[in-house]
Amino acid sequence: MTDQENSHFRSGYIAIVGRPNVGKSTLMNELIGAKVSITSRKAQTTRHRIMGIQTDEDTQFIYIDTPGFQTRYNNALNKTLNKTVTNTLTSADVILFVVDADVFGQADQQVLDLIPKKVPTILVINKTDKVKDKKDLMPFAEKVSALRDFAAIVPVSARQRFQLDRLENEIRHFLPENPPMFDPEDVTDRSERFMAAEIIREKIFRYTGDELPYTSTVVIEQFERKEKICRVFAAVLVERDAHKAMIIGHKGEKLKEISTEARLDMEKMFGVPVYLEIWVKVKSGWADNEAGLRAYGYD
Ligand SMILES: Nc1nc2c(ncn2[C@@H]2O[C@H](COP(=O)(O)OP(=O)(O)OP(=O)(O)O)[C@@H](O)[C@H]2O)c(=O)[nH]1
Repeated sequence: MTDQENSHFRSGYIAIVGRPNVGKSTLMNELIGAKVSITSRKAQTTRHRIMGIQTDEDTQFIYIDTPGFQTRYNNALNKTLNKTVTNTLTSADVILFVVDADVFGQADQQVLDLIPKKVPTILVINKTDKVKDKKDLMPFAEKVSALRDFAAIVPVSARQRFQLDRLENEIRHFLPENPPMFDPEDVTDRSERFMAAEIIREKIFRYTGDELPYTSTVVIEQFERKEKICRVFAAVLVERDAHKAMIIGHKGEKLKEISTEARLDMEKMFGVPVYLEIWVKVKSGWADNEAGLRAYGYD
């Protein structure tokens, strides 16, 4: 693989939200279904429940669940903003807001209200197969699109796989240029590696919050699982020196806290002591550095 190709690889997180019954699960399954799809049971214990991953030659799509929306929908809506939901959504690279092609009601509006404005959101109008005359979709699309500045509007039929390729193309635009975060081939039996990245990501998010642009990426460079210990070497790739400084903090204090918390979570989850090293690297260099590329699995 050449540097040129590497630098165009994209990988990121996609949250699918919408009121019950609009077809989120069907859409998810169709998006990842026929292709490489992995769902990790362990993943469900964390903030970013990963529902599935699909990797093709130039993109890794990581679909994440937003528990508040999916399972405790009513509670989440009745309460003030559910922090978990917001955090999950805010840390997504792109959000798919799914609606049913012929209905937009109060419940849809409430979900929309919970979507942070700063995250690009694609309006996905599902079940278009139910609409006989496609012209009827126009006024509906206009009505809903007036409610928010959507990054794109894509009518689909999840069931019939109509326009899913187009949807994927739209999603891809909003995923950052990153090396793949998860190895598509061994992610099922190495879900711990997978979770290690998630845990670190979550801690960074918690400790840096809104300060840090969502362009940082956690890459697990080495993961050694032994019977009595687990060694994890992670790199946090950021865009700028300033971002690096935000994560490291004064005299390295922030990174220390991030590392300690991440390590404790991993120990709890993996059931063994964990040795964790986290390095923060400015990403602009990774694509043209051969040694760096090898570290991310590009030979
Ligand atoms: N006609 C039609 N029906 C669809 C389409 N996509 C999903 N459905 C149907 O809509 C119903 C709800 O689909 P789900 O995928 O379970 O919806 P969901 O949004 O995940 O629902 P919750 O899990 O309750 O949040 C099912 O009966 C699906 O078969 C579509 O593109 N066209």
